[in-house]
Amino acid sequence: MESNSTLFLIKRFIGEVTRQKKILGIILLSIIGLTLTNLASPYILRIIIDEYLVPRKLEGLGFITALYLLTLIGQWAFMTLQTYYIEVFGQRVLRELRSKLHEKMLISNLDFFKNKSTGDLVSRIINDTNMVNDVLVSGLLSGVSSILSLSGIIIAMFLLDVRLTLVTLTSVPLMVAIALYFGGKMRRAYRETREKIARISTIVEESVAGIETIKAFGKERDVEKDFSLASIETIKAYLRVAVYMGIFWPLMNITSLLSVIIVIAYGGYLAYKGAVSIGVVVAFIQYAQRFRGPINNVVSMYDSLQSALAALERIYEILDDENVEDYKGINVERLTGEIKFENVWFEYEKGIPVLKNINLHISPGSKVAIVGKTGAGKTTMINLILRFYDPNQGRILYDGIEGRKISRESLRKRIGYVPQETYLFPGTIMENILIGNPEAKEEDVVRICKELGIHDFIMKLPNGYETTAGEAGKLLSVGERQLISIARALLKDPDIVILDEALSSVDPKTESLVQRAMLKLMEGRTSIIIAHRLTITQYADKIVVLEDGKIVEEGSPQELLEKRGYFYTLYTTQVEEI
Ligand SMILES: Nc1ncnc2c1ncn2[C@@H]1O[C@H](COP(=O)(O)OP(=O)(O)OP(=O)(O)O)[C@@H](O)[C@H]1O
Repeated sequence: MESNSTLFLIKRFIGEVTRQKKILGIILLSIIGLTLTNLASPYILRIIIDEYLVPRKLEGLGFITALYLLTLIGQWAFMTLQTYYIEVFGQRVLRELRSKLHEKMLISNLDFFKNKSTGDLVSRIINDTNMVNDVLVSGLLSGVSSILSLSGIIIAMFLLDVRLTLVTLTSVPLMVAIALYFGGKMRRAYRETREKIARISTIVEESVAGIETIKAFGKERDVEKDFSLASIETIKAYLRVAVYMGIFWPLMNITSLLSVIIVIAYGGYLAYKGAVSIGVVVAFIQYAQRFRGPINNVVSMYDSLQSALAALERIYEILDDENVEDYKGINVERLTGEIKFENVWFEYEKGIPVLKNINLHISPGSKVAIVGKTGAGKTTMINLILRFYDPNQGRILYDGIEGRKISRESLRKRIGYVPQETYLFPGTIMENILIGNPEAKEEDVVRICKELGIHDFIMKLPNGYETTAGEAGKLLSVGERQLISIARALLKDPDIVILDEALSSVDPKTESLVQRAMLKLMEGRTSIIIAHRLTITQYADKIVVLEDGKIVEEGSPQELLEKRGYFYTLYTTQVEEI
């Protein structure tokens, strides 16, 4: 990362998080309080020794001891306050970042998802935000506290005795070196354990998701081998952490004691010569022991800074992504369902048109079947009608209004979409159907399922409508899932219906159920069906044959069959295949 962009990144981040002024104020106060009380207690101890204990003076000893106790209580109180409020602050930043990322993901268009894997997005929302919180919020604030403490200790020491300070400070470079070298190794080993654990969970996830393929290809042993390899590597990573921890902390303690020994030796000599008092030596012993924590804090923050900034950069990359859907536009309440494609061209990748000059009129309430070979552009037409994408050239009109001018949200509210693969959200079948219209009641769902002729099928599930989708997911075939999707769409009472018929083989009984439900859903509504099985086309008012992104034939089923063109060929080959 260039230093310029790093600076910009940090500036932007600080600008965003410092809006929570109240909590930051409390943190700042507790940091100052902690530093002062931390510095004061050795200082008071010196006074107690030099002015009360050594001269054997009793008067006022109670007061000064109480003062000493007060600084200790102060340290404890400010420490608690600081830890708690840094956590509060960090969690708020974390929550804000995560919600922003999640929201951004939801308002992004499909191009946004094109080059991003689920794992990558999850990792940015969960891990990268965590890293930013650990290092750039908690780390940075503790770092500030540590730097303040260190500076305070050094100043206090200089005020007490310059020579002794210089000698005591000789152990600091050693401490920094140890924190940098062994501390660095420890942190890297720690990072590795997290990576290994992530690898293990990926293997488990993949084994569950791909269980059929694993079994069908006899890959159980290979997956098992991968898993045990990852487990062994995890153990090794944890052992490395244990080794470095075992080396690091004792070494830091010893170095810290080394400075105490230096203080005792040199301070003892100075005291013997009468150059310093006993109290000063004791205060120095205490100060010398207070280096360790802050030095380690600062070094570890510095150490993790680069990876935290990289995480922050990944977060901003998502937040700044410009592939966003805008929801502005006219609100349509009801549509008659007339759709018109006018000279529509569309390409996903520059220079590769997928739809080429499509002109199509779908009259209100009519049923249109789109047929064509795989890759012909059927799904793309649907993607355009739903405004997942807008045409590169030409336009689509809904009731005579140009699609680009209609708010996506209100348009989609008027469309009932039954995709090829039904996604069941966690929850019950009832909840999954209610997604179609959250204001509907459970009775409505039952009524609609009865209308669609799928009530009996749902009642046969282990817990009827209350069967959980997870359970049902394993029980249901693609066709049966599509039945749920049809109920979901009907509950919405849409003006336009889009059906992407399930491609995979559906048993004849389910097929007739699906077909009946589809026809019920289409009744009185403008309907567009992507027909993979051509039997449904007999119910269409119009068939559109797509080939290589162009409409090559259009007409009623009768007309097209009589014409003996593309549709006739498609139809007869499919019937022959069956
Ligand atoms: N997101 C995308 N990015 C780039 N190219 C795409 C994308 N989606 C589809 N395509 C390409 O666009 C063309 C048309 O695809 P589309 O999915 O519309 O075909 P289809 O007729 O629905 O096919 P199928 O019957 O297999 O579903 C194909 O060549 C496909 O590879």
